[in-house]
Amino acid sequence: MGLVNVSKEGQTWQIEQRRVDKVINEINKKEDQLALRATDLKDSVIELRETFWDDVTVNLDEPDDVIETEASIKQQAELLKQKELVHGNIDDERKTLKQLKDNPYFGRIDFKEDDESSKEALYIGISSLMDAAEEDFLIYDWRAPISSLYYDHSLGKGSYETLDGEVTGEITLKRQFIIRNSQIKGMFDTGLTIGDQLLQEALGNNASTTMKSIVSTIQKEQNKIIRNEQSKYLLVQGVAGSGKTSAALQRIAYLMYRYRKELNPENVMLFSPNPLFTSYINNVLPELGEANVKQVTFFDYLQDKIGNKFTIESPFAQMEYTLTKTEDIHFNRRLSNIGYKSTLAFMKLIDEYLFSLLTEGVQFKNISFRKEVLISKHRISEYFYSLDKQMTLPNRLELVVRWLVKELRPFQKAEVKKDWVEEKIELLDKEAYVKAYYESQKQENESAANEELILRKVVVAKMFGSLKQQIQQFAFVDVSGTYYQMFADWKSDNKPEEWQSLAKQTKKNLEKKHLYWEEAAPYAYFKGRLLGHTSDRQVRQLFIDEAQDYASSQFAYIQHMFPYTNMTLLGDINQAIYVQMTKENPLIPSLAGRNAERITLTKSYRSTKQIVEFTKHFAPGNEEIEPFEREGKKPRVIMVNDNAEVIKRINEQVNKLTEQGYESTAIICKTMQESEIIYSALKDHMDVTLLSEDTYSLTKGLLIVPIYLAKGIEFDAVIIPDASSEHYTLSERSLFYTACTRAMHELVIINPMSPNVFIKEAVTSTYEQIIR
Ligand SMILES: Nc1ncnc2c1ncn2[C@@H]1O[C@H](COP(=O)(O)OP(=O)(O)OP(=O)(O)O)[C@@H](O)[C@H]1O
Repeated sequence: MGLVNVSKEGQTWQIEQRRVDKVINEINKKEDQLALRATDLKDSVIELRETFWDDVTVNLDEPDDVIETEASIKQQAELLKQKELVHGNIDDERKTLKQLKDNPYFGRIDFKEDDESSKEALYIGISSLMDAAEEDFLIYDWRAPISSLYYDHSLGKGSYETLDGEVTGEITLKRQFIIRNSQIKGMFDTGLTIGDQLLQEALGNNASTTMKSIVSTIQKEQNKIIRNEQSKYLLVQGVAGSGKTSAALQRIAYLMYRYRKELNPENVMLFSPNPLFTSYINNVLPELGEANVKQVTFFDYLQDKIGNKFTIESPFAQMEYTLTKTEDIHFNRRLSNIGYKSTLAFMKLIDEYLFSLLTEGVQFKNISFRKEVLISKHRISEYFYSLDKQMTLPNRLELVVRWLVKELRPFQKAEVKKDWVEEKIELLDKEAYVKAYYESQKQENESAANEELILRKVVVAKMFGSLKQQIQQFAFVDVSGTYYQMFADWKSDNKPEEWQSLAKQTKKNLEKKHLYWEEAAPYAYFKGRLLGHTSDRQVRQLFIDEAQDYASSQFAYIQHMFPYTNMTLLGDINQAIYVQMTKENPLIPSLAGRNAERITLTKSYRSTKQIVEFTKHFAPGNEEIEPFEREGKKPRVIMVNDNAEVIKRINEQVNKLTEQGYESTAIICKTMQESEIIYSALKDHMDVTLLSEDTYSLTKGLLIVPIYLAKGIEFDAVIIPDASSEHYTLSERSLFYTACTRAMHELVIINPMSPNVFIKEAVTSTYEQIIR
């Protein structure tokens, strides 16, 4: 069944436009009502603030009166808070209405339930809207159970799930709208599930610097991901451009709607691959009428857990090293370090070491005050190991904290009499002096006669206060020293063969307070198990995009940190660009585990059919890859004789692409090193931007970017400046594949000398070869 473009001149168009007008009219009325409520509320908040103290009974004579006064203040404050909250909700509602006014809905289906005699026309938009009587839905939220009909079915029999069971019936009409500025711009009747025109249009547009919401064209298989509610772990393996990120964002919006009473933005977190990606997707949720959720890179998350005493290598620096420093004398050692520390075997070894620490080995630091050791590390260790051996390490440390605080008391008392305190008192400025004095009086209830003693106590208490605070934060535990010991004296039969050389490098790094990327998650895990984790209970839904880039040890850490959290992992094994990532990846079916459900997406929407047909032949995995039927030019493979010609060809191709109206072209290089070389060669001739790890937002125009930073992002056209066999070796298949699949409309590959093995694998009819 095909697609019918509803004619602008016809009656249907007019009827639908009249309905749009009616809905807009309703929105206008609701806006007016809300504006009125907002003004009333604002006035009453102002008044409440002004008269706040009038309604509070202040009486501090007797303890009972104080309690009453406190209660009275609390009550007033609560009232104010509630009003402000309602005001915030009104604001949100007004924002949504404004969005609806521009584009009230994008779909309609006529559905006749099996038990009903008449059909109902359902209009679907980003948020629901009731009529004035609050009886009928003028618009259904796309996330309502009934809206599933629109995404999952074509004309004929259809059904949707509700809490009370399945509702079945017949779909007699399915219509798509493009409405902008309250005017219908396009209208299509379709018999297919939403493939077709609207999707063609959406995909045919130029790439934008921010991701778009796909709400009006969600595909059936994507809808399954979005609405999945059963699985604790939802694993999505989807080929490049299959809409994983898009579906993830729609899913966030869906869950926030479905569990709107329980789920706030703080309860949802997304690990994104880099800051550029974070800004790239930032507008999708607001477009859907939802607030943004917590977004963080895994690097930042680890940095936060490890603390700023360590520098941590970024994943990109690790990548750059493995790609460019193959001549380094320690290169192989580094590779085996990455290999081993990425495994679960290493995490198990850490567990074994932690177990041994129950009987000996935890390192401590002296507790000193003004350069004098008050409590030595040996005493702390003695106390620690005198505690019940059955207790966990963190529980024992809690007891040590209490013991230390008690032990400090006599020292604090003794310090009060020392000479240095006098100097400190003299240094107090007048204001601090008075404050300290009154504070001390309040606390001690002593007479002013003993003024000096009081001030002495105050000064010492303040300094000991910060000491105690450090103790409470376990500053007396030498975490890195204890970790170091694992690589120094500790004995185990389960160490890998290459342990000696790995240990040497690890110790060197720890001495410099530096952690390689592969070491960061294991170290954070160790630190947490030793000191006690503050596991992230607040996060109820965790989303991990580009999940193929996480090592097993990193996943183990994440699972450990979020034991009660539901997770959605999205990735593509074909794009596993980090050396350590192929083994034990949870996206691989056999590793999915009991609580997990795995969904595969095989259709690629980003690139034209021609690009997908070309790239799928050298895709690393065995996954099926199906193109969406969108026509374009065949990829161009330009053979050149020498490097000097490369720059000339880039110039020529960029001009060609710009002439065709493409707004974003990326020259995608294998490494930052290569990106910098190309950038220096081009920057004086053309307007070009080099993206780096620290780039926080995407711009249009001509960009140069290493592959690992272009992950998850797309461009109108992609130029690969050096696809020679010397530059891309067999092991770099995923890198090359990832680079090619960033292109939406055009792909240009330049080959100085011989083409790489992947191009040779592609069917020759799928690309155009240009020999100079
Ligand atoms: N249902 C859809 N309707 C409209 N556009 C879609 C749909 N699904 C995907 N797209 C578009 O396809 C492109 C790729 O989507 P997305 O970036 O979400 O894919 P991905 O699987 O995360 O890709 P990759 O793994 O290659 O980074 C985007 O431009 C997105 O808007």
